[in-house]
Amino acid sequence: MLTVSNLQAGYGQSQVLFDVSLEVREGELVTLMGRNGMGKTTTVRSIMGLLSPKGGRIRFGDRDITGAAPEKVARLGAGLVPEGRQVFRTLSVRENLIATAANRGRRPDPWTLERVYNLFPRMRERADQSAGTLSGGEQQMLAVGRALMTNPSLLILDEATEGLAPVIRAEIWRVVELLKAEGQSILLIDKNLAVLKRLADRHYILEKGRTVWSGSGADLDRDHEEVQGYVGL
Ligand SMILES: Nc1ncnc2c1ncn2[C@@H]1O[C@H](COP(=O)(O)OP(=O)(O)OP(=O)(O)O)[C@@H](O)[C@H]1O
Repeated sequence: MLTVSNLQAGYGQSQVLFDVSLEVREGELVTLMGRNGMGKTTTVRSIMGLLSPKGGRIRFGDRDITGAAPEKVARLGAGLVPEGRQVFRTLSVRENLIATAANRGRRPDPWTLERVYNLFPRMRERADQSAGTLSGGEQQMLAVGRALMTNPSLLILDEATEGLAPVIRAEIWRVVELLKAEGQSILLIDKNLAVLKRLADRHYILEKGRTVWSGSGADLDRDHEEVQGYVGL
């Protein structure tokens, strides 16, 4: 459903991505790993249309979305949980969830407030509270709920559990696992190799703006030393 081929991108004169290729097939959970600054967020920004690629191709569904506007990419069904959450701090939890629902894609079982509240009961409890007063973990739950409200065919999570307390991390992993079981296609950026190995179908590793490794969980075990070198854990 998503195919990134030989992507090149950067900021002004500075090139960050030189040769990134990856694929997410229908219903798959795929990870993108690599140390800080290797280009993971830049790859996600390019996919979402927030950054215009300098080269390569991005296909989503049956469309070429290389250089497409962010609204178009969202409308076609890509939902992003951005690094740093970026919730609307002065809006309530409910308003945050409703705000993105305007950009809804189509699916047979559309997301509703009720479904999001069932997924994250804490969001129901805090429905009228302004998002800026939520804890970091709660903001991450809200950011996931907000992305789901767009009915994404592909959900992209950038730094899914970065900086969160262990109990909140576990909550996010529980939800990711549940979404995957429901057939949701997911592209996930995170550093928690042990959990990712258990949950994900396939993995990609970026090093200095290039895809340098890809494979399954079993391949991760086989190439343990090489992978450790790339992800630096
Ligand atoms: N807006 C920007 N302007 C200029 N350079 C940028 C900008 N955003 C990121 N970069 C640079 O691009 C490179 C890749 O950053 P990117 O955020 O894609 O990495 P990352 O793999 O997601 O790492 P992290 O986990 O730290 O977010 C870094 O060297 C970074 O300094």
